Amino acid sequence: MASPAIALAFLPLLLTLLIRYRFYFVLFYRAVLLRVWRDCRTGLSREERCFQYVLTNATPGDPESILDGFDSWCTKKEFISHIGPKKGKILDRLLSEHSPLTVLELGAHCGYSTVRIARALPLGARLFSVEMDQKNAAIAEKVIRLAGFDEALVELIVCPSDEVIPRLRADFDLEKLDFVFMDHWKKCYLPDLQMLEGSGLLGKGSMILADNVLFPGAPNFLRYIRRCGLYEWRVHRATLEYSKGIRDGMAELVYQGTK
Ligand SMILES: C[S@@+](CC[C@H](N)C(=O)[O-])C[C@H]1O[C@@H](n2cnc3c(N)ncnc32)[C@H](O)[C@@H]1O
Repeated sequence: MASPAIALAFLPLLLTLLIRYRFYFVLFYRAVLLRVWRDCRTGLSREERCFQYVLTNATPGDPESILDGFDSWCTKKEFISHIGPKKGKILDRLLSEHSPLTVLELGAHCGYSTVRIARALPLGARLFSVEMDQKNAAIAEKVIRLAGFDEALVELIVCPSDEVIPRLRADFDLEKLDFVFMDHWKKCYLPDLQMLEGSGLLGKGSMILADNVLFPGAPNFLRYIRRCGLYEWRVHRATLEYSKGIRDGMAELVYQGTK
C-alpha cells in the first residue's frame, strides 16, 4: 500500500522537472534517440541523410537555397549543431562590418557555416576551413562545391586544428588572420586560441567569434579571455540553434595586440 502513495508523492516533483527541462528532453530526443533510430533504419549517417535532403531541395550554385535546405532539415527532421539561422545572422553582420580577407574556420562539419561565411566574403578573400572528421569533411567538400565556391575561395583542410594551426604560416602562406570562427569541440577553444596567439597570426583588430560558449559551454575559454587582457570582448546572447528555450551565446573577441 505504501509504494503507490510514495510514487504519488513524487509525481509533482517529476512533473516540475519535466516542465522545467522540457527543451533539454526534446533536444535529447532529436539529437540522440531519433538519430540512433534513423541510423539503424536507413543505414546512413545523420550527415548523409541531411545531405541527401539538401541535394533534392536546393539549387546548385545558390548558397541561400543550400542554407535554407539545411535549416529546413534541422528544423523539421533531425538536429545537427550547425550555427543555424539566428546566430548565423550575427555572424553575417560581423563579416559584413569587417570584410575580412583571410578567414579561418575551426569545425566545418557538413559545410553549413563554411557556405554561410564564404557567401559573405569580399572579392579576393580566402577561407581556410578545418575539419578533422573525414566523413564530415567529405560531405562538407561536396556542399561547398555545390554552393559554387572554388578552392581559390574556400580550402577545406582535413586535419585536427592543433596540427593545422602551427603549419598555417609555412604550408598555407598566411601572414595574418582577420577573422577566426571557432565551432569545433569546446575543450579545444582555449588551447587553440593560445596556439593562435603564439603563432603570431593574430594582429591588432583580428576578430575571433566562438560559438556555443554558454551551451554546451566553454568556461575555461571565457575565464581566460576575461583575465588575459589581450581582447576587447562581449558575448552575444542567443538561443541554441534549432531549439527554443536553451540559452546559448557567441563570444566576439577583438585582439588588441600590437602588430
Ligand atoms: C558543431 S560542429 C561544426 C558545425 C559548423 N561550424 C556549422 O555551423 O555548420 C563541430 C565539428 O568540429 C569538428 N571538430 C571538433 N574538434 C575538432 C578539431 N580539434 N579540429 C578540427 N575539427 C574538429 C567535428 O568533427 C565536427 O564536425
